[in-house]
Amino acid sequence: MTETLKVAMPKGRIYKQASELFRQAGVPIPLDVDETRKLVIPLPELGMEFIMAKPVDVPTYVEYGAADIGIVGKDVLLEENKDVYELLDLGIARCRMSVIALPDWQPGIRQRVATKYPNVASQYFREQGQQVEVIKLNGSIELAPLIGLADRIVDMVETGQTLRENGLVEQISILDITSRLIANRVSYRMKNGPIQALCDRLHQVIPNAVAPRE
Ligand SMILES: Nc1ncnc2c1ncn2[C@@H]1O[C@H](COP(=O)(O)OP(=O)(O)OP(=O)(O)O)[C@@H](O)[C@H]1O
Ligand SMILES: O=P(O)(O)OC[C@H]1O[C@H](OP(=O)(O)OP(=O)(O)O)[C@H](O)[C@@H]1O
Repeated sequence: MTETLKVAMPKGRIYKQASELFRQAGVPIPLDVDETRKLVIPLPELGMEFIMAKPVDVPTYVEYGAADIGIVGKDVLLEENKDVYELLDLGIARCRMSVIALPDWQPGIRQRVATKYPNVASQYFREQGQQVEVIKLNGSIELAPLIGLADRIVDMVETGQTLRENGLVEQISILDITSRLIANRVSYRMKNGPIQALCDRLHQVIPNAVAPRE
């Protein structure tokens, strides 16, 4: 009898692509899971239990072992910096993290940068030798330069539509982002069989998949 794998699934954008990938990999998530408001979903036929989490909280559930494995964007993984194993680049929810400004931006003496990712942004500007004040926001980041809260922002760009509609320009792309499969360190040892089996299945349906180094 195999042990149940507790999987922290991010609600929202990533779930749609992750559930599709699981299905392609031969893990048939029932369609009603896509629509449910239930937060803990037993899937005994798959040997799994889904925990439907806010994306930013996935690394926390996995670090504490409330979930054995989880799916999370590389952006969140870098920002949260939790003690988890990164097992697989799933190649889904592809986007980039960029520095964005108004077209007439000029470097000033006191620069302010608004972002959902203060740790990643601070590290980037430190490495560039640029002194900036980083302001944490939780959404609608593009508002900040439009209404004078900040000179620039660090945010995700996918299609570029949000930038175009708000008259902003991408100065530089600093990170390519995809979603990753992560694991709790103890679970990875104790439930290695089912975790490895899932990795193998997923690996087969991810084009150019690589197992990232620790
Ligand atoms: N256009 C995009 N904008 C933002 N994130 C994207 C985009 N495309 C893919 N992603 C990826 O999807 C992840 C989750 O995005 P989503 O919008 O579902 O979460 P969120 O904004 O944190 O959630 P919430 O709406 O609950 O605050 C991001 O962490 C990133 O890795
Ligand atoms: O390049 P695009 O395809 O336009 O995608 C990028 C936009 O999508 C995300 O916002 P989201 O919709 O998650 O809303 P939020 O700003 O409230 O986080 C992100 O923060 C950008 O604003």
